[in-house]
Amino acid sequence: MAYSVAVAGASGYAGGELLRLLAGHPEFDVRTVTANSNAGARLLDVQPHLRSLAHLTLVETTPETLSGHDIVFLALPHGKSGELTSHLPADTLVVDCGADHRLVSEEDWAAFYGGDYYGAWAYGVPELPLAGGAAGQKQRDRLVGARRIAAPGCNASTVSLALAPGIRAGVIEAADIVAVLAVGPSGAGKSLTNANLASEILGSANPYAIGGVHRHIPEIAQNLRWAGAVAPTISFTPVIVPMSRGILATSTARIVPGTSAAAVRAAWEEAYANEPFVQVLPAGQFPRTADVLGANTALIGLAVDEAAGRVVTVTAVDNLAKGTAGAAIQSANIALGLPETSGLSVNGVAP
Ligand SMILES: NC(=O)C1=CN([C@@H]2O[C@H](COP(=O)(O)OP(=O)(O)OC[C@H]3O[C@@H](n4cnc5c(N)ncnc54)[C@H](OP(=O)(O)O)[C@@H]3O)[C@@H](O)[C@H]2O)C=CC1
Ligand SMILES: CC(=O)N[C@@H](CCC(=O)OP(=O)(O)O)C(=O)O
Repeated sequence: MAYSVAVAGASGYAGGELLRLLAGHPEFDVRTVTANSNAGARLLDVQPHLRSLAHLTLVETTPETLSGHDIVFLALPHGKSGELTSHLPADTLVVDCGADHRLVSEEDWAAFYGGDYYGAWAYGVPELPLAGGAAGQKQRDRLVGARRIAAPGCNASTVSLALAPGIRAGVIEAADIVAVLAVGPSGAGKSLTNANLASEILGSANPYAIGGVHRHIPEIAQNLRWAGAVAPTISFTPVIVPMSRGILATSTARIVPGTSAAAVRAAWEEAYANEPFVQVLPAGQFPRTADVLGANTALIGLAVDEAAGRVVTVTAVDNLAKGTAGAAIQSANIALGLPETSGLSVNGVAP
């Protein structure tokens, strides 16, 4: 029996990637696609790459259009899911790609987002450590049977996956974490702003949200606290570069004095040894964003900088795949007891 699925925000980038992946999922059947300004349009007129979904028409995003499905994926602007979801049955699996339900701290929500706070849901990065869990326990344990799931911020999950193993193993310090990210403009969504005009982006690298103000900082801190960090401090600087998709995050932290380079590497290799979608590259190898495009894969390269006393991680993720839609589908698979890899591929597209 196929699960019936609705996707809200289906005219956007995250919604489009959800639909591309859902179209290849053996257990999921997309019945309803919703939008805002594009409601009434044929899906194919707005998302012409989704050829197998030509029969679908975008409808308005309301509790009525979203009700009656087994699963609802929300890919809406921040602040839109809380009120909407309160009208959906409690036994409907709702996976929100926005930020509305990621943060457990209302103060963090107020400081970085603002507006009504609707509370935290189970967090959709299965490979991260479970808060208060025993060694080896991960967030996926909290997703089993869940009916409300918060998919991650793409930059937040990338940096968190990069550093959580070292925190959990006690080989790096949580103070003085520094992350600098090259990111593609699709992370900002489809709506046009002057900053994202091709003429502003092509041939340039454009930093933004500098100096401790980026909304993903509290989400990373939350993930690292769940991994065992006490009072993590994170300097986070994203830079938009001319590639449509992708994140390349260089995340560094101080190594706990006296820790051997072998122990540092072992922490990462052990953390992800059995993870299909998070892979640690052999010593001396580092990923490129091109290696993960379209894939539900995070690739992590790792070096110990002995002179600086720091671990340097370089992590590549497709912001729309493992960074959003892939993570959302992976979490839904776990919630429903399906194989975690259903409908998802570790393989990217090249060139
Ligand atoms: N892009 C990314 O890499 C990532 C995105 N996300 C999150 O996913 C969500 C969607 O992002 P993204 O796809 O990039 O954004 P887009 O701007 O590309 O798409 C936004 C979607 O929401 C719809 N929408 C806009 N305003 C409203 C409204 N008032 N009520 C209902 N629907 C509305 C749009 O409909 P229409 O076009 O018809 O107006 C469109 O379908 C956001 O919460 C984002 O933060 C999370 C991780 C990464
Ligand atoms: C280029 C760009 O603007 N990227 C976005 C990434 C957004 C994301 O990960 O999603 P959420 O907005 O759901 O957290 C940013 O840095 O805010």
